[in-house]
Amino acid sequence: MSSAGGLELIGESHGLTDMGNDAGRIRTVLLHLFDEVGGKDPAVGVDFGVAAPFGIGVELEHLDFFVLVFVVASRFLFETEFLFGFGFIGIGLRIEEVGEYNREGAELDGTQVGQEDADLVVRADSHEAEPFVLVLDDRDRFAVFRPGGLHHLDKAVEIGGIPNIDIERTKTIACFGKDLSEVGHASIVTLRATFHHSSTREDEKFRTISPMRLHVADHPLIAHKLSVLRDQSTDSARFRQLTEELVMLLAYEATRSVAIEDKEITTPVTTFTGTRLAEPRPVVVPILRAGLGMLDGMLRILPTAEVGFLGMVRDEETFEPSAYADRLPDDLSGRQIFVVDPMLATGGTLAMAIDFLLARGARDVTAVCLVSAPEGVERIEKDYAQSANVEIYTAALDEKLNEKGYIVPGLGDAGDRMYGIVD
Ligand SMILES: O=P(O)(O)OC[C@H]1O[C@H](OP(=O)(O)OP(=O)(O)O)[C@H](O)[C@@H]1O
Ligand SMILES: O=c1cc[nH]c(=O)[nH]1
Repeated sequence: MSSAGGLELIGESHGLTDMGNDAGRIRTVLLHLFDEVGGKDPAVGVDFGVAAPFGIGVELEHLDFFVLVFVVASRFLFETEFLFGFGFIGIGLRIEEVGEYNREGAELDGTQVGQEDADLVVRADSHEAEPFVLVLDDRDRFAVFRPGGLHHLDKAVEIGGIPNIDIERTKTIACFGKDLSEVGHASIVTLRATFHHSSTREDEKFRTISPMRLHVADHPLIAHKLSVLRDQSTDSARFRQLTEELVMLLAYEATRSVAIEDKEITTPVTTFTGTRLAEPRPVVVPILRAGLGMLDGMLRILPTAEVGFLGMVRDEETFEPSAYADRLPDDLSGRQIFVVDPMLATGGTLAMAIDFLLARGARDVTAVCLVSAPEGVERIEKDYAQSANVEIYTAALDEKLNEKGYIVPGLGDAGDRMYGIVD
């Protein structure tokens, strides 16, 4: 969590965005108001709509009982006289975390790209009487403008220089506006987003899959190096070097949530509580062959990581992967895993790798890829939405797969380009 001025960045939202699609719209509905948490007067249903040219998605992180009941109830009872009913359910239960959002909510609804009538839940601080504004940028990160920074709603979008959110790219703004202040303390706000299928590939490539986290790099150095990598005239030696450099840049971001612990150190001046990587150490898993070319870059960033190997190759006709090597630690429970493979095409290889990891107890898997196809990203999201915490960091989300299963525009066969062609 970080904050600047009146803005508090409470996390990244994922999914359900249909950026650039004018047909998308969002309706925000304030369903349930309390005077205070556990309030006595729960049953005021106020429905206000905000139409905007976008779809919206929120990754919701913590699910408490109240919200679960609310979501389930809202699915069946929404817009009926039972509004009073689920107000009642909330009495006596506390909503504690300010600005928390709840991943499970999105999962509960099984929200998918293009799916209609996805329900999203955002919890607002039950003690706040004032409005807030939810802003999403085109990478689906969101920020909530808290009351302190919200004297003028129309000014909210002008705030620049906010860490981690690119206001220039902001496409989505949901204002829980002035009306909200009139009606009192908001306990829960439910966003109901409706999506319209877009017909063009161009639109699809900007979609973020829910609820898996997809991070697409937007750094100019990454774009530059990747362009050279794509160039068919780049030879193997340069290809390997660029791969290593790109991995280091990606790894810097991908390791943002690596577990750390306090460590007492003595500087030449004083003692100081610093940090170090926590035990158990993270595990880096390159998928042979091409993933091997990413290992050194990853280990430069995470030198104390353990390394497990998976060897996989996909059938050129069926695109089905098969595993030919498995040298993973037996027990991966509680370990943070970083799978490295330059290409995420159909997603079959990464899915098989994740299956290997889950079978050994892993639950947190971060894939670091150079080039990804929307088809592969979508598959991973679909397969693991309920079973694992999967994130993907990629230097580029390309347009599509061609009939041979190659990513377009892509860079060709990564293994061949790194190591030469094998029959
Ligand atoms: O998402 P998918 O459709 O499964 O394709 C991606 C896989 O294809 C490539 O490996 P390949 O099978 O060519 O083996 P290699 O690394 O030995 O070249 C790439 O390195 C991935 O592992
Ligand atoms: O484009 C692709 C797809 C799969 N594997 C590759 O190496 N490249």
